[in-house]
Amino acid sequence: MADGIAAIGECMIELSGQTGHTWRMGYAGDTFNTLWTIRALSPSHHVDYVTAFGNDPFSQEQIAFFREHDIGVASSPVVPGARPGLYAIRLEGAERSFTYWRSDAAARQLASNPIALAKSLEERTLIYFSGITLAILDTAGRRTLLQAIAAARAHGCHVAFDPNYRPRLWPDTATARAAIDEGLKVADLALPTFADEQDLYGDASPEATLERLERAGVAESVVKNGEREVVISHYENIFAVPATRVEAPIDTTGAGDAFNGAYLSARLLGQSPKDAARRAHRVAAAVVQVRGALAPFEILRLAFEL
Ligand SMILES: O=C(O)C(=O)C[C@H](O)[C@H](O)COP(=O)(O)O
Repeated sequence: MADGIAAIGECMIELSGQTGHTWRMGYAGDTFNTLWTIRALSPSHHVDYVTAFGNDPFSQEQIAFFREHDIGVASSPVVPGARPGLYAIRLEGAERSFTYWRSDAAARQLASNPIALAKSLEERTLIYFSGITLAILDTAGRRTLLQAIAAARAHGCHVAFDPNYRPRLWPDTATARAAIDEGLKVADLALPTFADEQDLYGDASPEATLERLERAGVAESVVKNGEREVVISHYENIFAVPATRVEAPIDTTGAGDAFNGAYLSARLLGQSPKDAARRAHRVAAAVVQVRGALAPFEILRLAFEL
């Protein structure tokens, strides 16, 4: 599928919107959240989520949910006896914190069948993955994944990467840094969040992050910084694009992921990095006004002005 887009990673069961002991169940995971936004905003493209599933009812319901929203699963394996991971969102005001139950999730096996993985990534126009995708794999799995992405890229596919550093998922910072540096080597476009880069690399400013990514050979980088402006470098041109102000955010979960999805969708439509960032800010602003990581397609489309 030459117009196909693939995102690779883990989609968990999500618990959000707590009222007492009652929670709302949904699905989310950084790369899935981005693909969801792309699905909403790039209707002419075929999209697949590349992962591994269990054979339990929760995995089956998850696949059905994807299908309902026209999201395919390519050649993602089904692992007997495995099941999806789970996370819960707690809010302090609108600021989110996550608790995870994911250490034995099926998605950890997404690279255990190299042939299936390579097939899932064949003939793509865009592949998207993140530092979380790398963090859930063991060393051999990471190697398999990066080789498969590099092979797809050698056939002309564009690769976008969000380093999305989650300290809890890594044994130590040196391992995280080494793996994320490898991720950057196969990326045409990087979409990091400044706070993560500051944590992991000690960058002094978003501009310092841009410079480091340029030195790493990434052609286009967008550094997100919460409700502040993003800074962009595109073949050595630098821009800043102010964020859309939100008076009363409800839940900031998934804002960065939605930004990435909208930015990529606008770039696929041939828009400039600056215009893409303006639209992406509006979409991120819409996502912080809903609970959980995924906003309904209509809300995303309205914000994007599709
Ligand atoms: O942490 C993980 O592993 C997840 O994938 C859960 C969340 O859905 C995303 O992390 C949300 O990401 P933000 O856009 O940074 O709010």
